Amino acid sequence: MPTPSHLNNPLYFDFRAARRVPESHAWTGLDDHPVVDGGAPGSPDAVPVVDLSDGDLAGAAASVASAAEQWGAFLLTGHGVPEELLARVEDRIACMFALPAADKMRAVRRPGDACGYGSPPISSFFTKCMWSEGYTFSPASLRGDLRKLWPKAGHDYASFCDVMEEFHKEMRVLADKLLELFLRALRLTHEQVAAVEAERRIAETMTATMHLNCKLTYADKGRKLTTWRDDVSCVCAGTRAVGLIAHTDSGFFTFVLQSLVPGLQLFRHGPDRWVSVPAVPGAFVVNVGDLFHILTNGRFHSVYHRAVVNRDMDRISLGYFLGPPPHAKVAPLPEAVTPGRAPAYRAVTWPEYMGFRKKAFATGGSALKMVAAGEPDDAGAAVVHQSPPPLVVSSYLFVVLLDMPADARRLKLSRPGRRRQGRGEEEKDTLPLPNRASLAKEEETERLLCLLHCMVESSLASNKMHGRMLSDADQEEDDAMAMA
Ligand SMILES: C=C1C[C@]23C[C@@]1(O)CC[C@H]2[C@@]12CCC[C@@](C)(C(=O)O1)[C@H]2[C@@H]3C(=O)O
Ligand SMILES: O=C(O)CCC(=O)C(=O)O
Ligand SMILES: [Fe+2]
Repeated sequence: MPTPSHLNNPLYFDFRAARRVPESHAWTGLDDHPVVDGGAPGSPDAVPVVDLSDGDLAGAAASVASAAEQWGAFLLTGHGVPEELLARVEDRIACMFALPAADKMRAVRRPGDACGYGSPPISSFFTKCMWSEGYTFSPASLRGDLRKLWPKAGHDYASFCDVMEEFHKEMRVLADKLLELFLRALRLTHEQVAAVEAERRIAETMTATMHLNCKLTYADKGRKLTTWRDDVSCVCAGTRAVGLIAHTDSGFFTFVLQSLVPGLQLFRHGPDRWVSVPAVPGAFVVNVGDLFHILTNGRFHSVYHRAVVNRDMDRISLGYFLGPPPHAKVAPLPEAVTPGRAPAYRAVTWPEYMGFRKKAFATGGSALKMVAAGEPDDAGAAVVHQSPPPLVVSSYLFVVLLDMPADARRLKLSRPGRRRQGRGEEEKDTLPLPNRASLAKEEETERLLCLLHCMVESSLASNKMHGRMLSDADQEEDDAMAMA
């Protein structure tokens, strides 16, 4: 009987089966700062609430301004998205994550892809793994993408797609409403808001991406996923596992839907602490992202946040990310720049900003600082070299030498699932590598960068899991095979 391929796949981790947190998932430093309750009304740690139910736009804009300036996040209530729809969304997410591992692995996010199943995209920047599984998709291409999870379509596929489309429709309306509130919160006049929109068409071109998270408890196996309607009291886990490590969202703004199981924590300075966001039924948490920080010239600041694993309850959450289309340059709005002050940031596209963020994760620096006005242009993002430098890229699994003989100069990418197969059955994709002459051409250089990116990502993922799954002998065998 062949071993199911997902069990050998270094990208798959069976959270349900884990009896303890393995070293591969054990982080240090998670308790660097105290965790305080953000749900006690009136306390200075109470997460601000913006309520849209009374239709008072001026009042709501004032609340948005103070929350976005001081916290970079707030709870949004009275937003008009029916609670009954949110309950169905959570129910469908739970159903999706409950699919057999092999089904989820069919939809795995490949290196370089934006969408698919797997650990959170930022995982590739860390040597430790996060205690969560995720699924990213673009609501615009939902039905096609989701056939990877449900190849035979069927009831669960249809209901997932129907519910997510209904949700997306509501969210687009809400996103436009919130964008207008944000612009008003910058204290722009009606005319200025209209001018910003006419000129920059932010609302019209804004794109949405959805990322679903599932963080299973490891203390108590076999529980059903808890939906947010269940009446639960919970304890936030202070463990060595983390659901989503501290980060800022990179886009304009994010709506987070967390179930009745809290876990989202916002970082606050003075004194430094993590504030637990209370789980408020039917509310969204709105996070300001880095590109909005830039757009508003730092007046609204992006919020550093993380999601912890709950010791007692499984937890699902959803992030609805809004940002510019990939080609659009984002720069401080002139209307947001205080007279007499220069714009604090240079213009960047979202993909360019992701390049800076990648470098920031690698160096421990700040991506926002890298795009600060006055920083040298080459401070961060991936640079396409015009003349090729001598290149030796080595990682755990791959070594690429540009000066290898032509016939040997092919990169072998192993496919998941090969380890238990006979040698003769190994599945390998072979990609020709550029040579020094072809590197002179710009598109070849770009192709190489893309390849390197793929290699580094897949080798990072493998390395992390290999630490847990493979013996040294296995590792040596792997190395030998990768080099062969
Ligand atoms: C639109 C996006 C924002 C996101 C990267 C992505 O392309 C899709 C997933 C998003 C997410 C969700 C979990 C946290 C996060 C940092 C990550 O790793 O993937 C965010 C990304 C982001 O805000 O940059
Ligand atoms: O799980 C959560 O509550 C947080 C999710 C989050 O930060 C994200 O998806 O970017
Ligand atoms: Fe986030």
